[in-house]
Amino acid sequence: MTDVFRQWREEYGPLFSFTVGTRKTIVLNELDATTDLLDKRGDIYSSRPRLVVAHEILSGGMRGLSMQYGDKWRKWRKIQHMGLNGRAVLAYCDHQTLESTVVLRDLLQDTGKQETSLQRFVTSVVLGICYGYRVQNLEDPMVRANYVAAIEYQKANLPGRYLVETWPILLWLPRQLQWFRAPLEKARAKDTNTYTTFLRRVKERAHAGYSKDCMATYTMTKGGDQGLSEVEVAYAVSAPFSAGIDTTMSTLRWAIVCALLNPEITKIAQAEIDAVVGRDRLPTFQDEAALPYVAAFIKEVTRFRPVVPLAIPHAATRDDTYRGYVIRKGTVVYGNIDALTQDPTLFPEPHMFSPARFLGKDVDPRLIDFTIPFGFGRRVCPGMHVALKSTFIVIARILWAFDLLPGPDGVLPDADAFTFLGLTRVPAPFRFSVRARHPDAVRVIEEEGAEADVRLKEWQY
Ligand code: HEM
Repeated sequence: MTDVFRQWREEYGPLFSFTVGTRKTIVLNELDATTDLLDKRGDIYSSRPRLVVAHEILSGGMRGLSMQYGDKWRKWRKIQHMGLNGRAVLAYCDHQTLESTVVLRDLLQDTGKQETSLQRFVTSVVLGICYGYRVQNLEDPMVRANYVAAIEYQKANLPGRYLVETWPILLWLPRQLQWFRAPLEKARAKDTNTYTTFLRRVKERAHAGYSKDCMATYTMTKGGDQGLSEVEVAYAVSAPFSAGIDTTMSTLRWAIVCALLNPEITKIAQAEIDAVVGRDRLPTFQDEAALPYVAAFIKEVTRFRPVVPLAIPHAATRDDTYRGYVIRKGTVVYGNIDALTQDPTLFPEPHMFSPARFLGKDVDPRLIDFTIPFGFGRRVCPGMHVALKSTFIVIARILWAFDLLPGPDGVLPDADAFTFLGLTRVPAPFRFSVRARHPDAVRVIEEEGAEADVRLKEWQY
């Protein structure tokens, strides 16, 4: 769809609309219009389009990502905020730091499982946030159960798969005649069991005197559950799993692609890291503020190849007018991240990978807090702080330790080759290899790796 939208933008201008069946859709391809509607008129444009199958039947209306705007969503969102706001995420830095050390050791040992190692890192960080739980390998039953649920949700969202999505009138049939319903309800029962089991496990451990700061424990204290039922809380606490894994993983992959394709830029980042960190230890979060070029590198990765290029569509909850357009209640509104991040008036030469565009005194004030890749207004990604922290610690450490090289076939990745995992744009599979930049890197990774093995036991149960 990104390509079609790009073509229509060229033909019809920065704001265009189309209708499918009875549903009108508007696409915003310009930052000012996106800010005017999705941010400034957030009281109107913060809902989601109706999803009969994925949201109502499969999820019993409990997945906040696709929830309509209103009180129930506000309570769900408060749980995300409690666990993921800028201060709360500091509690996860220790876990992220230790897990990233394990990634470096995996890369150093060159087990040929770079992807698996990064995927385990991202998954462990997310389950640490949800349940204070460490993932040692991706075969973990807790991980598998969560993946099954996330994939079912993605499949239920595939356009054209269910007639009832286009014809919700079919819900008026007697339940036993709704042929599509039974497998979805079976899957829902399984998901509900998965999520409540995880939540109860955390409760049992907390009562036994053992708990890590995580979203599950936050909901157990100070009225954190806000009167929601156990099942609703269990769904809310599980939300980072479906929203936070593919997105962060894809960002890390694109960062590696950008580093491989731009060796001169990578060297500038490495020189900055060397000057601040030296050779006797790995970079830490304490170094973050002293590494502006690395921060700009990461921002530029999220701009150059935003991983959720069309964001998640919003929907209007009442009639409105804008620049002569009449926008009816129920209209679907896309903030086209892909178009905004490639807009040459905001980003000159947008096809160039250039971290420097985020540095210096002359940066456009609209880009100082650059959050476009994380969506808009009241629905902006609540996980952005944690996603950026995960990306920082892994990328800063990889650049400190290694020179990145093409894989054994000598082929560099292609920045224009990608596929989609649900809503997430991921680079086409590519291979890379690493070479330690100095002997100290090997020593430090081994020493800090041994320490991490011991410390990470705190998150295992
Ligand atoms: C680089 C990684 C990530 C990117 C680029 C990203 C991007 C996005 C975008 C574009 C949206 C839609 C915003 C809108 O509707 O306007 C979104 C929503 C969301 N994201 Fe992220 N995300 C990332 C990582 C994460 C992580 C790590 C978590 C959780 C730990 C997370 C949790 C969520 C949730 C729960 C929503 C739904 C919010 C709502 O509907 O109110 N995301 N994200």
